[in-house]
Amino acid sequence: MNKKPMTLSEKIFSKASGKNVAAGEFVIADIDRAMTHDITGPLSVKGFYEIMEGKDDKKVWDPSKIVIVFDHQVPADSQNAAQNHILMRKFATDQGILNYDVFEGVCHQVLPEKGHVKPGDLIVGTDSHTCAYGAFGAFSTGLGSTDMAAVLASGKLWFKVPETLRFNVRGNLPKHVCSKDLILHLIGDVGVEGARYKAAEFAGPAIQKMQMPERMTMSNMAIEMGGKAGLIEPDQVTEKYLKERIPNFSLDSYWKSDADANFSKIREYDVSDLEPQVACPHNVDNVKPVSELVGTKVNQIFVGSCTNGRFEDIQMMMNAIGNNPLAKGIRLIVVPASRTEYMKALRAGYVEKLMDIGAIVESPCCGPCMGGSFGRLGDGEVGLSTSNRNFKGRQGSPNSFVYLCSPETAGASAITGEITDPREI
Ligand SMILES: CC(C)[C@H](C(=O)O)[C@@H](O)C(=O)O
Ligand code: SF4
Repeated sequence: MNKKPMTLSEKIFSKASGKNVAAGEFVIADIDRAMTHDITGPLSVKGFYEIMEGKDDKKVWDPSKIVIVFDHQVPADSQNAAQNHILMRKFATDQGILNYDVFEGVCHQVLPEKGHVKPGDLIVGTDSHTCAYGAFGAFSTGLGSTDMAAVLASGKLWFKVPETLRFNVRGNLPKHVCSKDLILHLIGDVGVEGARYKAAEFAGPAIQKMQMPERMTMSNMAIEMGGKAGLIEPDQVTEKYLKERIPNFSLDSYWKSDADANFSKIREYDVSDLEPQVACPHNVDNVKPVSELVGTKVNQIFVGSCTNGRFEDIQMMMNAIGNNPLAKGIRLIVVPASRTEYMKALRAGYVEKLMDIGAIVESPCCGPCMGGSFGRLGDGEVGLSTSNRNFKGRQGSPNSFVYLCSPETAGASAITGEITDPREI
């Protein structure tokens, strides 16, 4: 198609805008997939009908390219949430849009799981962690509800093609260290603005060795370094995942950055000696090795969210817990990221085991990740969480403290009641 070396982002924006473009250029791009959910959807719908005012045909641009997911306030945790659900259900029915209703799972798990994400796609969603789909080689980014209104009406949006900040990662992750530790380490290194308006690209042998759940954790948190997207070059691992979900899917090897593409910067890492990492209150880039935090007393542990709520995450936590009881007084809340992931945990016997030791497994939703309808922290309480944000008040009281960690660190800490190095268990 072109001779000039390009980054993956430049290739995707070239396809989406119908001409070869480079970082820094402004484009009007065709959207391949738009996602909205129960919290940000209602304002998008309102904006859409405002745009459509006076028109006879008040139809979205292409219902087959839009997906709605109910996840943030499910089951409805207030009258207001129930009303939002009614509004969004009606919109979906009127427009013929696929709507994943309450209990299906968190949007960023549901979209890939149900085959709505493909390499080379340009995807937008009214949620900041929409960058998660970059794990499949899609350029995927969050936007506001009113921008989404324009997308619903036209299927197009303007962008400035972002530069690419590439993270080349080599080495083998040590035992008990996983992709969550790596992404926390990278965020700690570059800071919350380190990739601002850039496409972060995670590459190299250490990334290629990761399975899709681990890659999804990486891309999910690109926004926490300010990234517009968090891309990973698709390969056989991606292909296998997508073949199981998209009829006749085959991987097009074009969707990767050319080796001599113009990266804004390439950062080199070796993970061979990486320790488990923890992000301390109240910023995601306040990252320390777990050894510096060992002994910090914890009141509540949350394992879930679109970052680390998959079966593999629950499995890592369970392995760390082993046959031990929970520490006295600790509250362990597990929320699988989707119904499918919940079923896997159920079949593996984890749900029963967790209930036996005094933990609780809730139905799939965002839940405590954003201080939702349950699991909020009180004044002075300390929460340990496998989610992606620890801002002041994020999970309850502004006087509480949230530490972010891997599922294994969460599991190890659940049996001691304090932040614990999973390598010591
Ligand atoms: C509610 C929604 C707008 C928000 C987001 O955009 O990220 C939420 O998902 C979050 O994680 O804080
Ligand atoms: S699980 Fe948390 S981070 Fe993910 S979409 Fe829900 S609120 Fe946002």
